[in-house]
Amino acid sequence: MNRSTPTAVTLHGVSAGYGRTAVLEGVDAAVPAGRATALVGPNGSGKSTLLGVLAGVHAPDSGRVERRHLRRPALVVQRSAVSDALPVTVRETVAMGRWEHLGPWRRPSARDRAVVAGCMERLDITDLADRPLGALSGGQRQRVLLAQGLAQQSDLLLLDEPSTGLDTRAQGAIQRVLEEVAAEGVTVVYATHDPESAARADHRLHLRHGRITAEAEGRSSRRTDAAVERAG
Ligand SMILES: Nc1ncnc2c1ncn2[C@@H]1O[C@H](COP(=O)(O)OP(=O)(O)OP(=O)(O)O)[C@@H](O)[C@H]1O
Repeated sequence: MNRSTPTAVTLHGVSAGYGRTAVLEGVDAAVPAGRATALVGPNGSGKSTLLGVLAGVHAPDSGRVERRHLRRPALVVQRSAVSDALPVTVRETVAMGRWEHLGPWRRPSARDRAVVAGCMERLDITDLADRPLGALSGGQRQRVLLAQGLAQQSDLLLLDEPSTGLDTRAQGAIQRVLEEVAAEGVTVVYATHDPESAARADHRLHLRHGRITAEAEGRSSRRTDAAVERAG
């Protein structure tokens, strides 16, 4: 990463896993502030685990996480991680993004309602507001989860494979929103298996067997990828 770019999160020798299963091993990485970073790597390489560490929901076993973002991170999980049986509507799901902002009576204010409405509008799901989440298609559900993440109004937005399994149009719509949000100054990090989506990020971190094997800056720059390929 360009040394003059401010970072939102820097990982120093971070190792993390699940009990005795080591996943991330000595990861050094810097996430540029106000940019879109793609996490790429094969299944099981540790992308979701890294997102969990960045989100602060997965404690490292060793190493240090240096944070420069100001608000609690918003983590948008894979839609397969959300049960079909949850008895909630689209509006209620998006409104969960406001929980942290609610006052002592836990009642949404006019502002909370306006943020929820604005996020639904932005993801073009206003007409689905009263539908049960479990009755939506994969693409619709993904837009709801992204709207929930945006409703948190965090300055660090983390997403686990936000467009996997969606058609090209739905993928493009989600990608556009992520790029807009980054252009507004939010630090965006998303795991992806889609080379095109990765190429559109401002910055890419390549993971393999729990280690960063390459780092690239700029949109779609194979040359830069090769230039900074790390040993091992
Ligand atoms: N809750 C868990 N308990 C034990 N092992 C886990 C757990 N979650 C993930 N793992 C293991 O950690 C490793 C990394 O998983 P992770 O989900 O971080 O990879 P990933 O790169 O996001 O994979 P994918 O592309 O398939 O989503 C895998 O070997 C996985 O089996």
